[in-house]
Amino acid sequence: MDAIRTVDLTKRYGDLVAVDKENLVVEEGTVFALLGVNGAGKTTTISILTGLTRPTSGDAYLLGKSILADGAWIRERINVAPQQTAVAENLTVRENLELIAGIHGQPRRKAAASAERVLGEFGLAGVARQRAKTLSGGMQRRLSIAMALITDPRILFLDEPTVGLDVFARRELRDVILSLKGKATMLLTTHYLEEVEHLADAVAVMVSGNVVASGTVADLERRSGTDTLEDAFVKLVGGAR
Ligand SMILES: Nc1ncnc2c1ncn2[C@@H]1O[C@H](COP(=O)(O)OP(=O)(O)OP(=O)(O)O)[C@@H](O)[C@H]1O
Repeated sequence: MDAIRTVDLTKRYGDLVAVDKENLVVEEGTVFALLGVNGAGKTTTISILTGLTRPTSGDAYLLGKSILADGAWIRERINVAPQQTAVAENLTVRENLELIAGIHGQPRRKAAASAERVLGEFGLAGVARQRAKTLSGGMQRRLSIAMALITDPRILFLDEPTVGLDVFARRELRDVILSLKGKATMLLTTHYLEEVEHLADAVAVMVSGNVVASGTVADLERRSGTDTLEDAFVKLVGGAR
């Protein structure tokens, strides 16, 4: 089954078309990267798919259900790690995890057990009692993703997960994402193309709200007659702007 399918998905803000008749297919269990220069429509796409923004027209199907008709069903099965880390700075790592599990309706004991599991899975056990504000940027981002995964979502949206991180923290996070491959479907946005080459099973390139190309990295390179994703990206985006 497709994890995500958008059908002529469109979002207008007045005269501006932020997302223009978008048709994407993301297969279940894969990592899909949405690429494009600033303002291309990536965040708007995520915010429609996660139910924060209503499309102007078109529809999208997550796990086979329509975002227009079955929003509540979908929201129970997805989660998002936003561009800005969403941690509560004065709470400890463990408290942040328990808080989010509680917000998602888990009773106290279940929330504690979920927090324990995620602490282990994400290598956060050693800092469980530390306040979030004392963590490095990379560890805070990792906590933010752990919080998004505490409900075992079937689809996880990651909006620029590695922005602002140093090369070591980026690598660490890349490994976290790779370790989740197969367990959850992940749709991520990023401007780091070498990351995409490492992580993504498939990509789509957006220009001014339009998907100008999609497929595997190798497909895009072949189609644009280039050897690297960066050259393919420049050619695809440059030609369409
Ligand atoms: N609430 C809004 N009201 C008006 N215009 C908006 C709104 N949200 C987004 N836009 C516009 O829609 C377009 C797409 O924005 P979006 O944030 O989706 O791009 P993006 O590809 O995520 O960019 P970035 O890489 O900078 O995050 C931009 O021109 C943006 O200014």
